[in-house]
Amino acid sequence: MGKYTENRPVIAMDFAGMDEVKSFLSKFEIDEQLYLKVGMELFYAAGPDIVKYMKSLGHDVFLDLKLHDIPNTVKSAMKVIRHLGVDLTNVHAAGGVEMMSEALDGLAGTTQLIAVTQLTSTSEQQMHDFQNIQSSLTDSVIHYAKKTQEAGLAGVVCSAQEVAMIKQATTSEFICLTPGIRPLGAAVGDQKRVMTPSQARAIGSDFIVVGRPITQASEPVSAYQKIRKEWASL
Ligand SMILES: O=C(O)c1cc(=O)[nH]c(=O)n1[C@@H]1O[C@H](COP(=O)(O)O)[C@@H](O)[C@H]1O
Repeated sequence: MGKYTENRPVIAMDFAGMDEVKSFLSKFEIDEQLYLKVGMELFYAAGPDIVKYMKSLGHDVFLDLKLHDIPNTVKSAMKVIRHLGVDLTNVHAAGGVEMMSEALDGLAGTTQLIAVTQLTSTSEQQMHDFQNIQSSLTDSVIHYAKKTQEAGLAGVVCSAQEVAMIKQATTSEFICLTPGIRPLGAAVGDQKRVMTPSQARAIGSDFIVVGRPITQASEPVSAYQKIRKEWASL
């Protein structure tokens, strides 16, 4: 277990707006503190108010906007994000070391920052054909992880399949947040590099992000509790 290992699965709140969020959260006990991820769909629909609402209920928030632009623009955006009071946010490592360190500057120490390496929806074949990167996918992820560390960020977003090698190439404290988590038998959908919650824990992931297996379940609370138990049981 790493220094920053989080015992709650982070729930990807990929909903269309505030009403859907309220309806989902109302299913949980009022005092259950969750770790929620606000992604592009929800943030573009509901704006900063959605973050304020979640924080007012006592939840932790990962703002997943995957910034990727010129260094100055990303820094300016981070100066705005730092006032939202989120616990974690991200950029794309492909934006470069200068962009990542400017992002860090913009946050001024208020929020932990991590960088996406290769999306969990990308296969090695797609990376070769589309991005024209001819190394193995693992090598590409490790390359981005090292550059992310060089820029001074706290860690990366990767698939659980790469965690052991990233920790080896960086440090055991370098955060590996892993989406692409599927309990046995769950629909994989558009994800390509997947692992189960217990496999992710065993291999050293610090955070798992789980969306549809919870949000689309017929009983979301019991799906969440089951995944939480599997993730935290080792
Ligand atoms: O940064 C992310 O959170 C992210 C990175 C990545 O490589 N893959 C990935 O799936 N995600 C996010 O993690 C969530 C996964 O959702 P499910 O596939 O429904 O479990 C989505 O909200 C994605 O936007």
